[in-house]
Amino acid sequence: MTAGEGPPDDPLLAEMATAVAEAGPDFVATIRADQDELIRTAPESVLIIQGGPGTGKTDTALRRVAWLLGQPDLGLSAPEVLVVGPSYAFAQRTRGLLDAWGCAGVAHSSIEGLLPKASTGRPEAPHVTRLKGEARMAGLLGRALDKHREQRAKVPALIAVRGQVVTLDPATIQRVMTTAKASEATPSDRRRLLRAALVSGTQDPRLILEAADMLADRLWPEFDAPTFLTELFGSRALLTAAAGGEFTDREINALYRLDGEEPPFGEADLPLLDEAEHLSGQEPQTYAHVVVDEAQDLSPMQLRAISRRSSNGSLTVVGDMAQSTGPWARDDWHDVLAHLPSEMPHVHRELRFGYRVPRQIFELAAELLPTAAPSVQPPTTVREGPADPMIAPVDPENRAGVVVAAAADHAADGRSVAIICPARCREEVEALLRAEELPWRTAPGDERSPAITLLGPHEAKGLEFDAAIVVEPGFIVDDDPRGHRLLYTALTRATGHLHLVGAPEDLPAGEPVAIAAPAVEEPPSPEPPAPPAPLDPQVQEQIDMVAHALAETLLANLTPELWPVALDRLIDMINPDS
Ligand SMILES: Nc1ncnc2c1ncn2[C@@H]1O[C@H](COP(=O)(O)OP(=O)(O)OP(=O)(O)O)[C@@H](O)[C@H]1O
Repeated sequence: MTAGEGPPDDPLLAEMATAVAEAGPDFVATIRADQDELIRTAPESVLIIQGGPGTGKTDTALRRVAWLLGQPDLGLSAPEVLVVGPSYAFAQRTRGLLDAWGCAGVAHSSIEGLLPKASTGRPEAPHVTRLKGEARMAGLLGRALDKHREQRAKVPALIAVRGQVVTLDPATIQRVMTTAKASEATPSDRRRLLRAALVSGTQDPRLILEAADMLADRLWPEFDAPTFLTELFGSRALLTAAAGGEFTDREINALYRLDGEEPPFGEADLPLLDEAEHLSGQEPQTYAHVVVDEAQDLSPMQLRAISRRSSNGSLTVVGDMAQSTGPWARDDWHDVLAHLPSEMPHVHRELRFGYRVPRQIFELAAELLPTAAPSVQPPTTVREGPADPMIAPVDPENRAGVVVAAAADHAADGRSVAIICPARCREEVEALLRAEELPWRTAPGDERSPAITLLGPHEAKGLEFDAAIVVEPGFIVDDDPRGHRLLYTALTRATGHLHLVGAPEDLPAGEPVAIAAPAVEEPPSPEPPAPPAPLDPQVQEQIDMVAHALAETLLANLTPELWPVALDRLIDMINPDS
């Protein structure tokens, strides 16, 4: 909304405006009516925010958090809110924003950071990763755990202690187990019950006490999810018994692995460990409101893990189907929401105005949409950029040189710059960055700082930089089943400058541009875009007259970055259907 359009006496917005005026652009003054409606959505709902890259989905979701925290009647405190994103870098970004708005104390985490800690890094075939992400894995784990418990609950007839055999009376032990269960005895009470029962019928109490403790460990073992999962995946027999007719032999083979292989787990195992802990009664911390960003990519098992952290089903779910990639790439929201069950009503909204990506860059990225996501409408960009995208056809041998030179130039001008690079070219770029002794890093902390960040296409999701250098777009497309979407995401990270560096045949047609010297910043043009077809000269004259009057009003009253927003607002005002 333009200044003054929002609820004028909202103390939270006023407070946010002050905080941000100190920190950067006055975004509160430019919150649009559609964003504002979402920010103020009642907490008793599942709010789904869909929208193209840079339409303010993340910002809007976070402002919803700030708004919820500012409602005294809700009594919501910051530690009761969780924001989950795709990466550690993303979590740092959301934390930075909410902290700056005076909302410190909210929990921010990557999806991985939320799950049990385990030694990961095990390479896994894509079909195994996909299988492990399916919701039916929860059933398999549940059945496996039942069998695991049945096995443990079998009372042995004897137990060996320091080379001596102690004979047990199964009926007595069964009685102890029944009493312990009925009285919900604590672990130490259960031990006491067992010791008392065994000691009463023996001559060597010390031996029997030791036997009782060993038996207690066996009957009521402390559940350890990594051990449970390792045993399950290491046994075809256990897997088959737990499959419950829901998995084919081929799938059981895909899950089976030789015990003892290092590292023991892959990324897709983490949600399974979380599910196993839940099934065994170990519950994670829960939150009264949960924001899930970039939700379009999450597996059903990851979504279940997130859902478990919501105490009441109050959620904000954020994403863009046109950017959905990876093993769980999807085309609609139903599959996501099915795994985030909530009694609360769904409010589904789309944001349509692109704030991050300037028109010149978005026009290039939008060319991918018919292939990447044919049903998706591109957002309307509200900004002109400082320069057209720079297209640099290169041979493989000078590729890294061109990329690093462009990055160095942007960094020298104080811009944050991302080099978005497919795995195949990463080594050569890293080597040159090191050789040139440039300051660079692999994951951004504050991505607004003027350092160079080297990222894979997947890692760039949700992040934003002043400049982006996208290396070998053809490789990005070829290396992923949803490569066009991945490239679309990569091309839409920049607020100002975009470079495409790669093989000539993989670059858009057009005049190649020397990229060693980035274009000089130009102030955005106040003129509206030219009409597509030639118009009647009289109509054209009228248009020019109106444009002239508007240009004068804009020049006299607003700073340049607010002109597109004011024009949007004007269109909203005169078009009641928008
Ligand atoms: N109303 C607004 N006025 C001015 N800037 C805005 C507005 N809404 C969002 N922005 C800015 O637009 C940029 C992109 O916003 P954000 O990161 O929330 O987009 P997104 O939709 O989550 O993007 P992505 O799909 O790439 O994750 C941010 O710099 C944000 O501050």
